[in-house]
Amino acid sequence: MLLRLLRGSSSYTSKPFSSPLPNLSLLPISSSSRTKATTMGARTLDQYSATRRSPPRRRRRRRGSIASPKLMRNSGPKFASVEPEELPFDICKTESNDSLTKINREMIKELEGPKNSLHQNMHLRSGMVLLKNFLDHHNQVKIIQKCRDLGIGSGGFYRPRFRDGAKLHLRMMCLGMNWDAESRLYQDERLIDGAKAPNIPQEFSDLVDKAIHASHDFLREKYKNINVEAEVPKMSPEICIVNFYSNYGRLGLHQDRDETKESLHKGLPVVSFSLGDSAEFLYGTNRDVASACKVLLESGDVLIFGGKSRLIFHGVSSILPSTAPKQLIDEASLRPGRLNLTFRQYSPSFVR
Ligand SMILES: O=C(O)CCC(=O)C(=O)O
Ligand SMILES: [Fe+2]
Repeated sequence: MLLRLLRGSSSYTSKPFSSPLPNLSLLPISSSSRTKATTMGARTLDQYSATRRSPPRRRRRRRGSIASPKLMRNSGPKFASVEPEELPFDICKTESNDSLTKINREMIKELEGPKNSLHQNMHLRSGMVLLKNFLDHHNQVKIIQKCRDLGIGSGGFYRPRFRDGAKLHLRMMCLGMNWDAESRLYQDERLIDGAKAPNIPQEFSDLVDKAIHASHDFLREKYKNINVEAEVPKMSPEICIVNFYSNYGRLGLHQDRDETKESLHKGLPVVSFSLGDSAEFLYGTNRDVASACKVLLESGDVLIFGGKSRLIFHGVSSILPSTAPKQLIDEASLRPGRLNLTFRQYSPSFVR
């Protein structure tokens, strides 16, 4: 109910970043683009971490250390118990109230009228570019189907939780490497069941490449003498965290800072794909929801944050039900909710 009230009153586009390049800077966020999302109530990752028990004594590599990936192997992990009814989690399972969802979606589309087909890419701030509708329908269907297949297999979707018992409000699966929400470590085998992360499909990595090039083209077009590689460095994905949010899903403000120090220092970007229902995405220079900027991420959008924005605080305050493109749901049978993939490069030495 609270979330609904929040949605009703907000405008979804933060002020796009438009300063001349030499003045590009991370700080501060203009007050005109502030959101009033103070009632979000989502706990942040760090708030969760603050209450969790200390990690097991077994030595593991922290995200951010520079040890060789070979050292990551766990010897004899203890597996936490899993709620059996949650596994496997099928993101394409149709639900019993599916017809109601379809009616909702159709009503919303009618109220909205024809969609503006212009691609309004945005330079949100230094290092942060939003490519609107970058993933076409065909690619979106392929990504959903691939995530669905991987998600029901070994290493597939599960509901991450912290040691104090608090669960994240989403389902997660990792590709390339496993990231553990409890310890914030990258590991070969995940704690919950010892599964290895499936590989990142080549088609996904190719799309990440294309998105980075598209962000460069967009920036070159917008600014004359811009050094696009400094603004948004190139990146070869080693890790993909796939999140599925139901209509009630959310993610508190946090930084993605568990990759190596070198990767963070070089500003190697996080590249984020959004599919399905739209999300209200918050970002800002600190963990303060009240002063965060807000932007709407719709199905097919690709958000890139690297360079000076690599350590931006970000999170998802709400999912907007029944906003996914009808054709996508019809063809891919995605459950009500949103699929998000964030790609990162663990270490700059990685070559694909
Ligand atoms: O769902 C999103 O848009 C953001 C996901 C995210 O920040 C993460 O997985 O670290
Ligand atoms: Fe993140």
